Amino acid sequence: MSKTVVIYHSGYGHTKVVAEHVAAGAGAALVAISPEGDIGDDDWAALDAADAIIFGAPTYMGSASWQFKKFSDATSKKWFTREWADKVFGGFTNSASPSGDKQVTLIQMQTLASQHGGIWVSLGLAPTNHKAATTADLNNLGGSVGLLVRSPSDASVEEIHSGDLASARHYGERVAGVAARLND
Ligand SMILES: Cc1cc2nc3c(=O)[nH]c(=O)nc-3n(C[C@H](O)[C@H](O)[C@H](O)COP(=O)(O)O)c2cc1C
Repeated sequence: MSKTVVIYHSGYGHTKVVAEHVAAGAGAALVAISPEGDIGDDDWAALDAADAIIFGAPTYMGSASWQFKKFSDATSKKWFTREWADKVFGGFTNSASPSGDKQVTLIQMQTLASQHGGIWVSLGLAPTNHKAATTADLNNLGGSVGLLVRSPSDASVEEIHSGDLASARHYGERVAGVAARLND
């Protein structure tokens, strides 16, 4: 069975809930980036051993949180040695607005994966965008590069839309499934 790690930052808990759903779908281990933007030695070892790595961060001011960016820059040590080349990668972001410039964060993650020589996995769900669509539908935000989630600015962590959380589980399963096909 392939090994998948979901590595994420969450300032206020919403992205953490999404990460848990992605990890549940993938059968993945979870690694949280600290409020200081750091992870431990065991976490680095888990990432090195993973077949698939899924990045997660909230979108703050139009890109990933600075803690995720600090982690990204720290992965340059892996880049130097090509340690993560040919791993499978995916990414997700969560923010308050339907768009909210989430796409910038996903492209940031896709670029990071590509710098490492990774194999990026798209969301793999058609958008649900007809008149009767609701937030309970899969991919109601219409993403394609990776997973998009919306947490309205006044929503508690318990109020993330059911369609987004179902999409999160689907995406985790998809990324882990691709890794399994390539590695098992
Ligand atoms: C500093 C900051 C900047 C933010 N910038 C954006 C943004 O650019 N677009 C957006 O849609 N939401 C933005 N938000 C809202 C957050 O993305 C949203 O509250 C998200 O659920 C936070 O996730 P977290 O609880 O995991 O930290 C911002 C929030 C903060 C605190």
